[in-house]
Amino acid sequence: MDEDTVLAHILKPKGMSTLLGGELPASVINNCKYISPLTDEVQVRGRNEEDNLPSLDNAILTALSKEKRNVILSGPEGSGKTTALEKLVVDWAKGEHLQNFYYVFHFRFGELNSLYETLSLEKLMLHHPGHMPPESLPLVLKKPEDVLLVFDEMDQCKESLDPSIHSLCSDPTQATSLLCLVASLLNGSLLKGATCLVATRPTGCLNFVSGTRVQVLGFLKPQREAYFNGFFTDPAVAKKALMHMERTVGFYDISTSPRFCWTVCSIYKSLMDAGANLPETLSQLYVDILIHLIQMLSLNENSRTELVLALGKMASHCSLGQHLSCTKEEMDSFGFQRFPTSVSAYFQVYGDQSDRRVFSFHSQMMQQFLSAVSYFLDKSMSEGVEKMFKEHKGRAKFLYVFLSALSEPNQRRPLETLLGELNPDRITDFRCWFKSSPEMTLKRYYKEQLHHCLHMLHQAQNESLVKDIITHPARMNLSYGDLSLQDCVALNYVVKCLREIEQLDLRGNRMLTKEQAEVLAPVMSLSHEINLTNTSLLIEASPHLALALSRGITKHLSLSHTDLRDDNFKILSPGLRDCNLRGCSLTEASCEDLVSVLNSGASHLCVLVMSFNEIGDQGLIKLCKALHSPHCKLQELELQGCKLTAASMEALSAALCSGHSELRKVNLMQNTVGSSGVEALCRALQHPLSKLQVLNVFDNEVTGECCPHLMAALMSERCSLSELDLSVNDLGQEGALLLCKLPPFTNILTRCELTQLVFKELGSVLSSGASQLKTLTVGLNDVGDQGLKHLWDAVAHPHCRLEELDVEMTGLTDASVEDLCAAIRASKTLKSLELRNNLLTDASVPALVQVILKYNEFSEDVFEKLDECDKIRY
Ligand SMILES: Nc1ncnc2c1ncn2[C@@H]1O[C@H](COP(=O)(O)OP(=O)(O)OP(=O)(O)O)[C@@H](O)[C@H]1O
Repeated sequence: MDEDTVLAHILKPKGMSTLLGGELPASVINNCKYISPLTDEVQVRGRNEEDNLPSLDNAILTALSKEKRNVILSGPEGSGKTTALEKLVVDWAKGEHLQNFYYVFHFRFGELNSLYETLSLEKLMLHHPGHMPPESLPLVLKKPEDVLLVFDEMDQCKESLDPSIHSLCSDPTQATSLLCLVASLLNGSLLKGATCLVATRPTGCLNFVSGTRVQVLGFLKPQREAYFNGFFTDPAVAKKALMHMERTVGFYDISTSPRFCWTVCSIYKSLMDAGANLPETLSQLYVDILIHLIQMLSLNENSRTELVLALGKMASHCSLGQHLSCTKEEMDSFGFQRFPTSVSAYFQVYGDQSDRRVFSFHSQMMQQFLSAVSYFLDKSMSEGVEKMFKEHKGRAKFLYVFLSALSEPNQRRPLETLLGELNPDRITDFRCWFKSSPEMTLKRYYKEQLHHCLHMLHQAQNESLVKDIITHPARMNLSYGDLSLQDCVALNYVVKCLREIEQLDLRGNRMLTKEQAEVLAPVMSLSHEINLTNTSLLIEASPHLALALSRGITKHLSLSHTDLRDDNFKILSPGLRDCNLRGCSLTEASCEDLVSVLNSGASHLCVLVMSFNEIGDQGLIKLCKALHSPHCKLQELELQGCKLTAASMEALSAALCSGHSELRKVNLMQNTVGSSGVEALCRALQHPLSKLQVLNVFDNEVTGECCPHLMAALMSERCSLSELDLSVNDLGQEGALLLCKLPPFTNILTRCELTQLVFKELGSVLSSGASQLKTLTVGLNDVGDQGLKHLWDAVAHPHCRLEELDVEMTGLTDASVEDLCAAIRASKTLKSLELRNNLLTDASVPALVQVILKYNEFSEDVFEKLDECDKIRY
């Protein structure tokens, strides 16, 4: 077998190029149109890393240079496997690579399968056209390591190649089934030492075969661009066509298929030549393709309809039975006898002998489109669209969207002019189902179904249908994390029809890529709220989000835990709205950007959460500069866990007193501002220009030292504070005693090591008549029943105004229950009492239930009923 024979065999055109099948690989190679597809590694790395991606050719060559037995090439239909293998063999024959192999055999499994029932390795090598002279055979068998066997179309084998279910052979002269022969070669029992390179669509048949696996991805945008430039001679036309494809179908997985690119280019060319509009959706594209194919045949309307119905029957047969191909007999049963010459446009045909031929759709997408058209074309009574969907469940993702498109008069009209009117009953039936089914889907918030519904609406291209189906509650939240690019396109269409939505919820989206952000930009600007929590926002995506924010209606943006970082924040900052930036890996550097936003005069930023970003004192000092600006509208600032100390509190205090600060609420939880920090803030608290109402210094190493200053500040007439959280600070008895005397503002003193004496003081202040205090939180102070007794007495006192009391984990036992119940009964104001995590036992429950029910003003009769109810145990 010499190189020239191989070249002549491979490069000899077999069959002809067709719209759906593609340009023949031999012609692609001969005419130097070959563009190396990509391997799927990009999927793992992320679509934005398209530079320096591994090409399929390199990946195969690398795998062959390492692997001494099997290399398995796997990729979807039309992804370029056959073409890549043929190119590889041609290049070998030309001496360009793989010269360590002296013999290379290239087989198509589908073709072999239709030719032979049984055969031996010898026969395979000698009798297959274009291969080897008999005298070379002993040499081949003697030096198997010089041999590369290439098997394409392995998906055509109907059974698994699991070696345990075949009786493997080792004798090259032994005739056996083709499947067993290939399994023996792959397993190494036959021609041990030879290398096998096999290609298959993703089927399970090669699951048990060991070897290096290479995934074929096909063409991404740069390869598509090269392809279009090669297809259209005029670069301007190529550009126009490519841009149209990218906008209308470039987001579907199928657009990575070189075969699909060929089909799209071919149909665009024919439409452009005819001066017609290019299709706007996937469904419209397939309508144009089918029209083109039908018009190529000179058939009358009846025959066209018959042909499409036959195609539909075959499509359903393949989809329902999960068959990749059909026999001649099956084809006849679908009604193809009448159209012997028309089928090559739709199918790949394997085998020369007519009775052993098998037929397989070139394109699964076309197969589903034909199922949809023939469903509506069928004039018989339908058994209901639901039944059909049940039968096809999980196997025909695009059937629904094609049906949805074809149910629209505008979209099906071009087909009806060729095939006659589609069945109106079936269309109405589908429409009813479509209108009722999304309602349920949307109510239940099933992500996949919701996305599916969006796709159907996108394909239908009917604005009023969108408004009918997506009614008000659904508009609240139309999205869930992990959107594919095509989900983004569908969502974009639907939201544009609706004009606005409450929330764009992209929580947990693994990452928001540049492409997604570009598509979603209009949705973002039409959303009142955007939630990107826990999403990884790629830096290339930020300009789109920034632009959407600055142009749109968004009022609130959540970016918490997005690992945003300073560089990304810089891009986003100009359009910033009320924003949650919790845990975004921001530093002091971002504060500079924030200052320019807040000072810009155009800023609408009123609420800002910067918690768990290590901005430090220097960051806050910078931020405080903005608070001096009359343009700054900031009212709420959350700075939990930002590594702040007393060093920045002076600046904050000065800003609060500046007269321009609108700040009402500052949360400094879990920093280390200490007593000196609080002392600095006290100056602001009593300043007439400070508007601060809520201050949280939870867990800030505050001690009793600052309590006299706090006392003075809070006693001041100018103090506007109404809520102060001093929890998880060791204030000491003296400090706490001082604070207990404070006038009315919400008091939060959780885990402050408060003593019984402090509780006694608290009790007397509450019952003194001077205290207007409504909320008191003193949880996690282990004062026990004796300490709590002071509070119960106060609660029972007619002067006490408490409405909410939290005594979680204070050492409360059953011994207190009587006093507690008496206090609840006596109080006229108490509405809420938190008793969690105390030492109460079952013994207290009857009394508590009684008092709670009593408190709720149920009558005594209810108690008997409670005893009858198993679910209430007390
Ligand atoms: N690298 C390429 N450069 C240019 N065109 C290509 C390339 N690969 C494939 N094509 C085009 O796509 C068509 C389909 O490709 P090919 O038959 O190689 O795909 P496949 O993965 O083997 O498909 P199937 O799974 O259906 O067998 C080819 O006929 C050709 O027109």
